[in-house]
Amino acid sequence: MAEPRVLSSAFLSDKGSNGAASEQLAVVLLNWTLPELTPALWARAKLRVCADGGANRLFDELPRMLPGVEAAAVRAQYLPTIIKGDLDSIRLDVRAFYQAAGVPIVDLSDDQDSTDLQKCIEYVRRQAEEQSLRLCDLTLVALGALGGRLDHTLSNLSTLHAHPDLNLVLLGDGNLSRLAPAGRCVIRPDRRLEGPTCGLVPCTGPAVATSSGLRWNLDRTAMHFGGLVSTSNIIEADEVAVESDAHLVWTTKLRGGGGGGTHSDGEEPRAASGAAP
Ligand SMILES: Nc1ncnc2c1ncn2[C@@H]1O[C@H](COP(=O)(O)OP(=O)(O)OP(=O)(O)O)[C@@H](O)[C@H]1O
Ligand SMILES: Cc1ncc(C[n+]2csc(CCO)c2C)c(N)n1
Repeated sequence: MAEPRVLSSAFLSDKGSNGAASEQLAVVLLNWTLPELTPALWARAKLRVCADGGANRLFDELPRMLPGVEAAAVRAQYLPTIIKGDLDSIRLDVRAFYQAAGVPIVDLSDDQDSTDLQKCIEYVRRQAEEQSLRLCDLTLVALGALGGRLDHTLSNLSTLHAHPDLNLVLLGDGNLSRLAPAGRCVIRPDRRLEGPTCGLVPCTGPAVATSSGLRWNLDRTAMHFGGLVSTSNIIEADEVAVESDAHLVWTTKLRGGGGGGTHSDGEEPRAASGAAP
């Protein structure tokens, strides 16, 4: 039987990483509130891509995240590898700043059928191929991908399904979401930063799934939109195993630097009732 796919959150922290030299991180900055984790992830990323208006977020929000350092110095230090998209959202002053700093800015406005995120993922995939980097060694984190406009958020979740072979993670507004691809997978959340609440949601249609490591596990359970989907679940082990006949979206609450979610929303769960929530 094929080995289960491992979905690790080690990329969230230096300490969590297994330190393998082969591990590579790429970040794509999107046009929504960036998580507080952005500077830490940026520092470890080999590729830093701004999707169109994501460049505005970098320009405006990074200086606010690093108080005590002059805004101009932060901007000069945090230069992206490239800015890509249809360039209808990047502000003129921001475009002029990065152009003057020598950042390549690529206009893909001819393509009005794919989103700026999709365009940026294609770029990262091509770079990985050119550098003979194995996809299993690469984690691509889309920052500012959840929350805000629902059509954008749904599109970002849809994009997860277009890249089941890629470790693609969406972060935003205090949430982390990634694909639990059809078949078997072992999820290793960083429980210092993630959970306890989580969900396993079939976005593509009906799924039959089995899990362990959750408070309310699935046992050859049929799920579908409009019927049962596993939300408001709780992570109860360091490893969550999932087997499903269809792709699922795995989603966790992200604390401390995940961006958004500053109010209490039941972080400390009550004692198990044994009944489904
Ligand atoms: N409110 C939002 N919530 C979640 N993601 C967003 C939001 N706004 C933008 N994004 C993401 O940032 C990317 C860049 O957004 P931007 O505003 O620059 O362009 P857009 O023209 O609105 O989007 P696109 O051209 O991709 O349809 C989008 O492709 C999307 O993935
Ligand atoms: C059926 C269909 N629906 C919506 C769009 C619009 N659209 C989707 S991605 C994109 C690019 C945005 O940068 C635009 C305009 C389309 N083309 N086809």
